[in-house]
Amino acid sequence: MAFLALVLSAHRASQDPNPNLSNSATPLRRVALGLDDTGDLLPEAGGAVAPPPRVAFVDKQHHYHDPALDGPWAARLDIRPETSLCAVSAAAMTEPQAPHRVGRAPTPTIHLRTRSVFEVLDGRANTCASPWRVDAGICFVRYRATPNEQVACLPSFIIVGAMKAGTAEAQGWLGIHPNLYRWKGLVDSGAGEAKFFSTTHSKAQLETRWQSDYLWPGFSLPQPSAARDMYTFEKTPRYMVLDDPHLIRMHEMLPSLKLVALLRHPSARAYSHFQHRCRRGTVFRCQRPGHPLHNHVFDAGDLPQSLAALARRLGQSLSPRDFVRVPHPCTPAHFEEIVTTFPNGTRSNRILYQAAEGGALRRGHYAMQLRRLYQYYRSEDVLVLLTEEMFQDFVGAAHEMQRFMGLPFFNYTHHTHVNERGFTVLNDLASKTDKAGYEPLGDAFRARLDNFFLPWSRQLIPIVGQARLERYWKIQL
Ligand SMILES: Nc1ncnc2c1ncn2[C@@H]1O[C@H](COP(=O)(O)OS(=O)(=O)O)[C@@H](OP(=O)(O)O)[C@H]1O
Repeated sequence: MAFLALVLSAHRASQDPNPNLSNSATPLRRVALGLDDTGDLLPEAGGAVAPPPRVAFVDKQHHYHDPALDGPWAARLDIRPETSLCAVSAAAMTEPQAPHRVGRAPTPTIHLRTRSVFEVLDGRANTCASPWRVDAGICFVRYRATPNEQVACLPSFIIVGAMKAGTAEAQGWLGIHPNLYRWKGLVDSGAGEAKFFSTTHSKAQLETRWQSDYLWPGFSLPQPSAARDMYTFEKTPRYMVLDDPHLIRMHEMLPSLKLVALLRHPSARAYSHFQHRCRRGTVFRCQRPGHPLHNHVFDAGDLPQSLAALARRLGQSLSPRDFVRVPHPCTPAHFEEIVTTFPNGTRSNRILYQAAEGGALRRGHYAMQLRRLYQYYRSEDVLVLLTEEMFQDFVGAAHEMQRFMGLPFFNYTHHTHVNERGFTVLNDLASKTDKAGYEPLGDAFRARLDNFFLPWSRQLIPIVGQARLERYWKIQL
C-alpha cells in the first residue's frame, strides 16, 4: 500500500510553437509549496506515521518518478526511473520565473499549464491537496475508495459566460475534442453547469465542498490513463458576474486557469434571457379585473415564494391569486413592459437599468465584467469571442479555441451539419437551436435597446476592437 504522497507535475512545454502563448508558463510554484509541507502526515492503521510526502515531476511526453514508488498509477503511466526530482522542485521554488526544464525537451502540443497528480488516500487528501495549494489542470488519484483507482483533474479552462451567449453549444463542441473532458457532475438545470464557485460562499465552505461536489463527481476521467493527455473543463455562465469574494476564491484555487468569455449582442442576449425566464415560468400577468395593474406583466423572480413577494412588493391589496402565468413564448411587448417597469409596478418611459429580474439587462455590461475578471486573471488567459462571430463560423471559432488552449488540432469540419433552422450544429448533439423560437423584437424597440447598451458596448472597444464589434453586432460605435 503506497502511503507516499505522489505529486507529478507536467511543466509547460519549453518549446512553444505559438509565441502568443509562450509567456504564460507558471513553473510549478504551487507544487513546490506542497513539498515543504510535511506536517500533515497520514497515520497508518496501527498508529504509526506514514513517511513524508515525496515529489516527482513529469512532463506530458516523458514521465519521471521516484523509483521508490510502486503504485499502480506509476506503473500505468509507464514512468521511467529518474533521480534528483525534489531538487528540481526546489529550484522552481527559489526561481519561480525561471524556465523549468526536466530532462530533454518534449515536443509540445498542449500548453495548458501545470499538470500534477496528487494521491488521495481513502478520500482524505494530504495537505498538498488543500484547495489553496492546487491549480488548474492538476489531477488526483485515489486508490481505496473504489475497486480500481480513480483519477480526476481540475479544470484547465472554464467557459464563464455570458449567459445565453451560446455557451452550451460551445461546451458541446469542445466536449468532443479528443483531448478534452467536460464536467459531468450532478446537474440541476440539465445544462451541465458546475456552478461551484457561484454557490460556494466562504473559504470554509469551499474547503469542505471542493472534492466531494466539484472534483470527484464532475471531473473523474473515464480511465486513469486518460490523465496523460486529457484536460477537463466546465462552463458556468454565472462566473462572468461573480463578485470579488467569489472570484478571489476561484482564483486562489485555480490561478493558472484559462477562461473563455462569449459575448452576444447585449440586446439579443437580454431578450433571450427574458425568454429563458418565461420558459421557466416566472412571468406573470395581473388578472384582477378593475385593478390599476390589471393585465400588467411582471417577472416574479425565483419561484415559488416569489409570487407572494411580488404581490407584497406591488402592494395595493394584491395576493398571489391575482396573477396568472404567461405561457412561453412571451412576446416582445411583454419584454418591453418588463424592462420599463419599476419594482413597485409604476411604468417608466425609459429602459431601466435595474428593471429585469435575474440581471437580464445588467448582464450585458460585459466591459465591467471583463475588467473584474482581469483583476485576477491575465488578459492573455481570457479568450473573448463574440457569439455572432462564433455562430457565423463555428468551425473557425472551435479552431481558435483550440489554438488558445494550445490543444492538438482537431478538425471539426466533418462533425457538423446545418440544421433545419439554418444553424451550423454538431452532429449527434442536441442543440438549443432545435427549441421552439420566439417572435423577434420589433425594429423600434430594438433600436431603443441598442441605444441603451451603446455606452457599455463602447467600453469594449479596447478589448474586442471597434471593427469587430461593428461588423458582428451591426452597431455604429
Ligand atoms: N449553432 C447556433 N447558432 C445560433 N444560435 C445558437 C446556436 N447554438 C445555440 N444558439 C443560441 O444560443 C442561446 C443559448 O445560449 P446558452 O447555451 O449560453 O444558454 S444558457 O446560458 O446556457 O442558458 C440560444 O439563443 P436563443 O434561441 O436566442 O434563446 C440558442 O438558440
